[in-house]
Amino acid sequence: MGKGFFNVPAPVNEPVKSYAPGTPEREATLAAYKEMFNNKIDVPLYINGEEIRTGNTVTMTPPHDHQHVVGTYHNADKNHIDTAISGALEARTKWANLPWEQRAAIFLKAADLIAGPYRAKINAATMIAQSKTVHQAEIDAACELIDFLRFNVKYMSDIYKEQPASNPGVWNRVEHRPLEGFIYAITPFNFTAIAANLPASAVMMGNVCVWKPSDSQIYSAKVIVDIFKEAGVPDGVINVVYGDPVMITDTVLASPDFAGIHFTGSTHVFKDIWKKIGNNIHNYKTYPKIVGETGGKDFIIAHPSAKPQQVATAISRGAFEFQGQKCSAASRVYLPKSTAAETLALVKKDVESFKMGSPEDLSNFITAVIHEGSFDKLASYIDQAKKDTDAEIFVGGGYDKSKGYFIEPTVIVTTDPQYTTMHTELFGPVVTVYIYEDNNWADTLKLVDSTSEYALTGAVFSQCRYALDEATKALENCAGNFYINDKPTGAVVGQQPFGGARASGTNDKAGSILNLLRWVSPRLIKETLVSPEDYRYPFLG
Ligand SMILES: NC(=O)c1ccc[n+]([C@@H]2O[C@H](COP(=O)([O-])OP(=O)(O)OC[C@H]3O[C@@H](n4cnc5c(N)ncnc54)[C@H](O)[C@@H]3O)[C@@H](O)[C@H]2O)c1
Ligand SMILES: N[C@@H](CCC=O)C(=O)O
Repeated sequence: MGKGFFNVPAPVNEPVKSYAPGTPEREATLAAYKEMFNNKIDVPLYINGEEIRTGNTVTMTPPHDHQHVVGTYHNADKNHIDTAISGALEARTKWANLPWEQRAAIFLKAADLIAGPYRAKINAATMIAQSKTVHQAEIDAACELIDFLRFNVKYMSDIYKEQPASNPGVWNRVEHRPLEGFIYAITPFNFTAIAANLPASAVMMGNVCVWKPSDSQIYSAKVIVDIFKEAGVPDGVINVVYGDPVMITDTVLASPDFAGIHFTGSTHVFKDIWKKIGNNIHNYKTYPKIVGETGGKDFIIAHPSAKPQQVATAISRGAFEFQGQKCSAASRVYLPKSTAAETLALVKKDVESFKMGSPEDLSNFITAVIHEGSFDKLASYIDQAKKDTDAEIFVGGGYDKSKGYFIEPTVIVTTDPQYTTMHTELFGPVVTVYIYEDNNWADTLKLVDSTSEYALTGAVFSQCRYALDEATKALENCAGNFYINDKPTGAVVGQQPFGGARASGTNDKAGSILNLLRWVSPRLIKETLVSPEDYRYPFLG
């Protein structure tokens, strides 16, 4: 602590820029896109402030143009991971002892760098690496990331301010120490903001970190590294490694100083990691904190009173923005028989109006899915639906990977509420609809609750308040983020803290005080001002 109790700037959500024709942000981002797309970069490991080039390189290609190389990155071997761990531990003493307001200033500066000089670059990198449209890049790589950083600084100061009461003669105080050891951050491909936030939130609280980004996001992760460096994150505080995820994870989890994991990705990977941590539990100096946000099978259920146009818009945006590659994306829908035909016709009209192609053409609403593995998986589910008698492709169903990994937005209608795509996370632009009898509303709510192992997001549409109340109660445990008359995507930091339970994660709500509390270990200090000198109670005298 410096010589004062400091108030941090009150955070306000970063306004989303329009990118309309003629706006400076449109020109800047397109210029950055062109420049970056046509010049290759070479991304090293960042260990203890050093750039390490192992020579074991992998090429990076945009999903929408997979033969076009935009750069290479260097894979680590086990020795690099050991060095990253020791680098983090060496950096820990100074970083953990830096006054919190100095750490806050670094991340506030990072937010301002993204809002200003790096905005076009981080958005363009996200368009290239993850094939996001400019709007999807803006709400993620610029706005959500800026919000994570600014709001987390506020939550950090709220945590430090929270202090216990003290009786006369005593002064109780709490220190929120960083964890003893280092944090391991493993991040997914789909949000540049999540990739930055998982290491940053732990580090902001005084921890040091080994960060392993997704192979498919390294290109935009490089911009995050540049921003953190320019903002003043010291050497060794965040060490960035890529390579075989199993080797990296096994090496990290074998360290006695492993103190916590901040994971976002698929459910099966997180469960495996949890098991490995359990198997190693006798080796650790402290019980590791395990924080993981994982998969979803997010629903929309419409009551017979819902307005078809509103439900259709929620499906079109909630299922297909960013090709359905949001953990929150609507992927199973329950429509009442009385309005299903009207709703589906409106969705079809929307889908048929979507333009698909490169994100560089800003009129495209749909771009490519992340990689060939995802493309092939999605194509196989679509092909199976074409064969199955209890499913029908209502719209879409085409795919083409000749230039990029393009999957047409696809709506499957099934007569079986347990059909495979009603409960399996596909993570792509495929949504499955089940039509229920209007008088089966209560049973359909039970179906929504019991069909999937996940509990991430969900939405109910109704104009009837009793139905909304019934759904809110019946679906209490099947979504960590529950939306009424809105699509189930698009959570905003500070407004809709995000996370789910059941197989969707530990629900530690990214971008909230609850998440930051996982990265500290409180120490209570009781100081007695004048110590007693007689063991007897007053009434024993
Ligand atoms: N709940 C949320 O907040 C949230 C947010 C974003 C994404 N997600 C989920 O993430 C998934 C999509 O992201 P993805 O495709 O990058 O996920 P993924 O599980 O394939 O990869 C996530 C990270 O884990 C690493 N990894 C993969 N296999 C590993 C292993 N065996 N051991 C250790 N690490 C391993 C990857 O390299 C990557 O860094 C979806 O399931 C989605 O629902 C959840
Ligand atoms: N925060 C995002 C989801 C993040 C996961 O992919 C949303 O609410 O749509």
